[in-house]
Amino acid sequence: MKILLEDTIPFGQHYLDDVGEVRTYAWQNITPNDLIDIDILALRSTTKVTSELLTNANKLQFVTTATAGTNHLDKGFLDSSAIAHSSAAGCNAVAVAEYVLSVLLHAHKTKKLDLYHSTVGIVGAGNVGTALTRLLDALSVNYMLCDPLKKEAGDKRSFVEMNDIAQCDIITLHVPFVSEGPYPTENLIDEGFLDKLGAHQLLINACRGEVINEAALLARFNKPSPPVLVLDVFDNEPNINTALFDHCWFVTPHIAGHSVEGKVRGTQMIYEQICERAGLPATKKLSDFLDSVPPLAAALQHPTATRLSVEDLINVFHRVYNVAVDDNEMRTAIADNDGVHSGDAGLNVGAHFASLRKNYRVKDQERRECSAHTLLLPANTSKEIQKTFKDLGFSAQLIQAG
Ligand SMILES: NC(=O)C1=CN([C@@H]2O[C@H](COP(=O)(O)OP(=O)(O)OC[C@H]3O[C@@H](n4cnc5c(N)ncnc54)[C@H](O)[C@@H]3O)[C@@H](O)[C@H]2O)C=CC1
Ligand SMILES: O=C(O)C(=O)[C@H](O)COP(=O)(O)O
Repeated sequence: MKILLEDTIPFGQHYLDDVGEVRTYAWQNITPNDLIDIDILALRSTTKVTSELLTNANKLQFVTTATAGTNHLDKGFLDSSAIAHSSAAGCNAVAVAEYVLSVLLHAHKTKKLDLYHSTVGIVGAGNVGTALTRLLDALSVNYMLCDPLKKEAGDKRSFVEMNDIAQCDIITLHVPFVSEGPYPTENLIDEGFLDKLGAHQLLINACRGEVINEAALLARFNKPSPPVLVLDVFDNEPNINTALFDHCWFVTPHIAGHSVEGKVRGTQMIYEQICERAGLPATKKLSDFLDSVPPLAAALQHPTATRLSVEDLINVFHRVYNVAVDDNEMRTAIADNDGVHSGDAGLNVGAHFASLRKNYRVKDQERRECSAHTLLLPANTSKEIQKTFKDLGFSAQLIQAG
């Protein structure tokens, strides 16, 4: 069995080397001839699986993406060519939820909002939206969900309309990019929606750039009181419009889901799918590839309180994941390399954007999810605070002072 594997899939070769004959490729260089005699194509969202790419795919039987999003696969063409396809649904949901929580904690710290008196409007109540509700539930933060498909499918949670979402203090988007059907998400956030928002509101997009109409978004910043904006995703990646940078409070290179766990879970999922197709047992486990991390000492200021203070939470959580680090990296890398900020000199923006993503935290500051960390808490930490940390995903251990 011949497997063609995108080189951005972490541990892909280690997972698959005894499953088939593996060849890797870089998404920038793949051509239709690379697909000749290939049985399985395994990729991430950077490879666009179009009918053109598959012109010479004479043996291809299965295409799988180690990502949650699937809009880079031409599913109509794959179906009509009887090529099976799959994805790694939910692999990075927790990572994206932690990204959003980091933004919310910054918003609280800088007094843009009071987290405990705010409502988060979550658009899309799938894996990411639901992972985010778990974090918000842990902190008793209010939220509303908008997901007409889940509502129609009989999901018992309570759902609101987009008009209600437009009233929320924080609006965060977690839908797939879909251009057709009863509930398209392309340009879901359009001029009309943007005009309803004001400067007291925070708009976060960590799903797909096409969900916000970028022209309308840029135009919104020429009108009074635009919302505070956080963007992880863009139209036309990697050749993004850097004119957006100046309007973003935080801007990151499509890495919301790029925790170590989020990416390796994706590899584990496609490995299991490929083994199944090959009729082989999947013997490798996620834990074979994830190192343990040293415990994290958490010196709380208010350990005996019945509610975790936002200050104590920020001090702990931002040592685990801090979006400001990624924002700084992106602005520095792209501005240093291209002198951009105005969008006028973005000659190599695409290459730099791609490189930031490929090299994301490979050297230092590996990004692990809360679940990888054991917190060392003061011995007098209240049961309520211990529970909050546990609900956020941490393990906790009490230690005696001194
Ligand atoms: N920035 C990043 O690194 C990442 C981005 N993503 C993006 O986020 C999207 C969501 O991820 P998951 O939650 O894992 O996917 P999911 O498929 O589990 O959930 C998506 C939800 O959106 C809902 N939905 C679809 N159309 C809608 C509409 N018009 N209005 C409201 N809700 C609608 C669906 O019913 C579903 O419940 C992915 O499709 C992907 O494009 C996902 C992971 C990482
Ligand atoms: O899972 C998704 O959907 C995502 O957006 C991924 O985080 C994208 O990661 P890459 O495949 O582009 O590395």
